[in-house]
Amino acid sequence: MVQSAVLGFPRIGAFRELKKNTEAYWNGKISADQLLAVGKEIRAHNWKLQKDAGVDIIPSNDFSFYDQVLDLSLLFNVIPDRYTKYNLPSLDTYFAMARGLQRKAAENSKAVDVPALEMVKWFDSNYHYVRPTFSHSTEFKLIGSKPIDEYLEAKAQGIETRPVILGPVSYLFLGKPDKDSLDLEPIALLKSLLPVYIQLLKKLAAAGAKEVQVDEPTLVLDMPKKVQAAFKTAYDAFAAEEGLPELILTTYFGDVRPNLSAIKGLKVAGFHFDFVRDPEQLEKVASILGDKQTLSVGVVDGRNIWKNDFAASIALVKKAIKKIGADRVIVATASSLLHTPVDLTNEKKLDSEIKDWFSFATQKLDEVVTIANAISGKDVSEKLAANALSIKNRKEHEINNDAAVQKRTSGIDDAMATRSSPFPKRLAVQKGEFHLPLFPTTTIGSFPQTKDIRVMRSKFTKGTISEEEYTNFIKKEIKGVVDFQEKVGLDVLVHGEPERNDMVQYFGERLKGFAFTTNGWVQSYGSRYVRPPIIVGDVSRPAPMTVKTSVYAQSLTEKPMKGMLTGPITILRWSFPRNDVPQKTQALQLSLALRDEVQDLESAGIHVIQVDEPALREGLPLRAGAERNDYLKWAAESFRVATSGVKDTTQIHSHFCYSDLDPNHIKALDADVVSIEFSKKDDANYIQEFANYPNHIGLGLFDIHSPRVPSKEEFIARIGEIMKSYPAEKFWCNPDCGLKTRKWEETTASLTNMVAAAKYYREKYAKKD
Ligand code: MET
Ligand SMILES: [Zn+2]
Repeated sequence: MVQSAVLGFPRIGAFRELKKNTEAYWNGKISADQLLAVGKEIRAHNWKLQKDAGVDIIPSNDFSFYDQVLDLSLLFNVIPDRYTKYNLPSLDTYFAMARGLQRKAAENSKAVDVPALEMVKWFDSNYHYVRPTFSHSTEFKLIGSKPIDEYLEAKAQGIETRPVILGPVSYLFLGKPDKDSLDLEPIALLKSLLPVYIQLLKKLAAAGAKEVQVDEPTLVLDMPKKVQAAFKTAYDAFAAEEGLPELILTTYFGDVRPNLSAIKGLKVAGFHFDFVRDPEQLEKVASILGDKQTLSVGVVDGRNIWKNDFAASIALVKKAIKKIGADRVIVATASSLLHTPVDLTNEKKLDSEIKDWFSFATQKLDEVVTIANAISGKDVSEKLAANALSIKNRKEHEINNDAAVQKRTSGIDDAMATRSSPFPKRLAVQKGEFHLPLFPTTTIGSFPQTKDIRVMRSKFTKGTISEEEYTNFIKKEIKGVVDFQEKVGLDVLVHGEPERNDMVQYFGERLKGFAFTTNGWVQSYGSRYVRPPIIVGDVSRPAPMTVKTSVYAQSLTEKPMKGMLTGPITILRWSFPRNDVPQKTQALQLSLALRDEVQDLESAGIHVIQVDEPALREGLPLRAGAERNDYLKWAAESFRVATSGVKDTTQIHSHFCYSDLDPNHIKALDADVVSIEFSKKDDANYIQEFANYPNHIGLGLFDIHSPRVPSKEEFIARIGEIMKSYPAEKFWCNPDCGLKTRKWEETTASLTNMVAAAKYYREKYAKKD
């Protein structure tokens, strides 16, 4: 019998139970015990679901209250002193590291004021992990028991599980040195970290775990030699110990071939590879297996929602069997299912024809089991036939075959992707157009999405208020935001995006070629979940999407109003893309739709237009080389197709956040002004790289993921720090990103302080002239 395995299951609950309760805990509405109980319920539910589906190998320790990498930092005592010094309960230290904590002194507690650790993209996904942050004083110690507790918890429920932990090399390589230890290379800490892993693995074995899934996803990245060599050091050390569980070295999200020498010969029980992302690697990776090592064949996509093509998957698994024999092959999900929505059966509104093309995490359980059963010779013919029919219906559907869109896309040329004048000339005319002061201040677009806004939106969606009532409400919100910005003294205003549930969904809903779920949530970070639209066919824009709103907002102020759009790459990346045409084609179709929107905005009098591309960086293929260069080319081309149809006087902005951005990657976009997340960057060299960027930049001055409010002095100090290597004439002042997740109180205070700091420098530099 070929076994089926799942690498991880979404932990947010079928109806976002985790979010609701975590936030209730943060707001003091439920106790820590109540929150812990919710976690327990979700885990129990997920395990049972997998058991009932017939999955043979079920994961544990894939649950997390915020992030699995942060869990490990807490487990291993990788907690910078700035968090421990308050002696908070461990759950609160955990959340303080995740999102910062600012609390006034109370009767029996001291004031707390500490920013969050850095949060970065998990590989090329839209999930974010909290970056392990090491210093010379880091002392690895096993100070918790989460993986063991959760293993035992499942066992008590009668379910044997395979615990999942992030492996030592990936854990270190994904981390960074803390501010006070910049000379530290995390990988150099391997020797002192290994004993703690060993201790943990022994405890898992003692609890009864026979096998542990050790994730080493960095194997799909380019790694320095030292890091490659670390695999042998680490896994030899494990192999030398008695009494450890068997280890399945697990990789996902790409091609492992360039790093095969790093894992060849390691004495682990088996390997897992992602063959959805790269089926080509099968031949080569199978060849490194020792006689007894198992091969876990990842064929069910953990990153997308398309129904598995059983015929293709079965063929692939059979190929693996041909190489190494059926007894050593396991059929698995390609990666954790964390990145897919929980359950398709909760979708009541999807068109049934299209719904039949999808499969969410719960359905994927059945897919893994069915493929394993088919391989084992069980009769699953009905399921196979139904699957083949769905695949065929999708291919032939008209939504995938829009001739007009396809023709326009293939007609894109260089002229469409180039602005009429180069930046210096545009800059000169834009100066005359906008008369902005030095250190112009702006925000990234969204303002607090208050409860009021959410309530009204949901009433409107449910039909309990009329369109007119809703529109009036949105107008009132916009007016509030505009008045607020005037009062605070910002220079380039925004309308605040109250009408947008989400920056991608909003556009998807107005474009042809998209489908939406009502409950298809996926964790982005912590308690923030997104509900990605699904690109189901060729994309086009039936009508203007934002023009009315921006024109209304502009009518309320003399200051420039920024039109606000989401860029082609971000719409593509934050949707579930099609898997039947290249991503480039999908991006170009989107760019044409946006190009029409940009031009309509310009004609309607909106002369500053921001096209957000926060996902540009995450779309970057994980390894250097041809694929990456090609991506950078078509990504930049899509942005320029969207934004190059305007006059020189129109100022094009773009915005990037979430990831370490290479300034070279954004040059080719040729935006007039870019704003980027920067508040947690300390590296002077990195700032220098941006100083060399030719166009104008706003380096984000405060962290919008945290409720913490920097003082005017802190802003002044921060700007001063950046100014050491950054020219005043290019300097824009703005937050890291939109303010939608912040409260008004925090927003008011932060922006007031930021504007005061900008004015301080404005005066200082004006005097110099
Ligand atoms: C994740 S980038 C967000 C940009 C968007 N304009 C906002 O302000 O929310
Ligand atoms: Zn952003």
